[in-house]
Amino acid sequence: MSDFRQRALDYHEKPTPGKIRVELSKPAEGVDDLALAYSPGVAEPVREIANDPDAAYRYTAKGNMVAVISNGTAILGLGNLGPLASKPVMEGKALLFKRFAGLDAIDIEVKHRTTEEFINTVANIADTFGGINLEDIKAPECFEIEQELIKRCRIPVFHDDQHGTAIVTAAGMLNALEIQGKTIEDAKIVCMGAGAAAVACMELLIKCGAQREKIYMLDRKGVIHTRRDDLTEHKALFANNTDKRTLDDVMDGADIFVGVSGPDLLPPETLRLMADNPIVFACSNPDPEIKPELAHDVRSDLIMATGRSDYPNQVNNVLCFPFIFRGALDVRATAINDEMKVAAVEAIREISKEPVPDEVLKASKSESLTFGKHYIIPKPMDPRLCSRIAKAVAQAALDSGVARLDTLPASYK
Ligand SMILES: NC(=O)C1=CN([C@@H]2O[C@H](COP(=O)(O)OP(=O)(O)OC[C@H]3O[C@@H](n4cnc5c(N)ncnc54)[C@H](OP(=O)(O)O)[C@@H]3O)[C@@H](O)[C@H]2O)C=CC1
Ligand SMILES: CC(=O)C(=O)O
Ligand SMILES: [Mg+2]
Repeated sequence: MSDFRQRALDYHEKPTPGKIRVELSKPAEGVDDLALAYSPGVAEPVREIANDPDAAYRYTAKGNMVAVISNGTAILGLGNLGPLASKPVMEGKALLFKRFAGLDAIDIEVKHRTTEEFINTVANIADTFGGINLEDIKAPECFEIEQELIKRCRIPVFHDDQHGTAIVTAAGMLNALEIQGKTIEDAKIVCMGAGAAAVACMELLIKCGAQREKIYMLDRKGVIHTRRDDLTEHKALFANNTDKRTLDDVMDGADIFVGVSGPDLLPPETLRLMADNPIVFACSNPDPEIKPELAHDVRSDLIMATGRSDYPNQVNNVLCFPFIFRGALDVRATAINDEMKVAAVEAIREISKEPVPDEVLKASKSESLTFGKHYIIPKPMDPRLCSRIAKAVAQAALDSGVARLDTLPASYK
């Protein structure tokens, strides 16, 4: 067994199995404490909440708690391995919520027969939480699941693989284009993958100025084009009126490659076909569409990003989901809308261009990080992410009318 594999297994197993646990936030030592915490004292907040459901934010942990919910149908790039196998990833997301944004998160893995059954299960438990982060649910079911839950729940429901990924991709991409001296409007874009992350990333890039007809999306059958008769509703939105059929066909002269598909799907020789100063986001986890060392070997003019922590330019939704939920929950937003997503994109972009604090350099084992080809996007351990993204998102929620509080919390001012 490789040393890294063993270390990863040991990390998850020892000294106690798993990555999260529940801790008490109130004293529970003697009889007086127990009388308040449980019977009879607990009856008082019960009565308050029965009279006014919003009192749950005052008397329970709801307002600081997110459910990370999956069915394990698209676990990272590992595929449909079922709900239980997704648990380490969901515990991992909970760890990140707590570590980076102070949010308590609990993982829930749902076994279900039909999409409707999954939706009903989540809708029926939603009131327990301040927000719901859907994770690693494959396309096309993920689209219906998210839309239906948004309709049925009064709390933010956010499919991280769609929108968290799209927000971070857009922020990194706009920065990378700036560095390469290109514009989003003129860019020829190849997107490998046509699932949850791909569709959301391309839709957000279009909102940022990309031209739909300059996007070439591929699934397992090759280029998605108008003469295909096997396209789902969401793939059809990207059907290109082209006679190009293969990855090589569309990579010829491309400015941007976004990979949200699977490991090692971009051959180094195909990279040679791209335009000068290309941008390659090989975001599949854990193994990217192309390894950075291979990519750099064939192109010295590229900007390269992956979804991983152990290479420069980590384009990963961890830069978004803890903070967008922090901002949304802090103003009790009923939803996470486009205005809040755009505010997150802008906040991430801005931070990338500012001097990096010493503590971030130390945590990322870097001597220096300056906006440029090898630093297009902040590091996840940058403490500015939480304060800046959450504030921008909370303000956007207030401005766009989805916040249930009237003002930013005092701690934001
Ligand atoms: N860095 C980050 O922050 C994130 C990275 N990702 C990564 O993106 C990938 C996809 O995730 P997600 O969108 O949630 O999953 P989905 O299951 O929704 O989509 C997967 C897509 O990849 C396509 N695909 C798989 N294998 C190939 C192949 N050999 N050639 C072409 N296309 C292929 C599938 O094609 P078809 O439709 O034909 O089945 C499908 O369209 C994963 O690797 C995941 O780790 C996802 C979210 C965040
Ligand atoms: C990062 C992530 O959410 C994924 O790869 O699925
Ligand atoms: Mg995911």
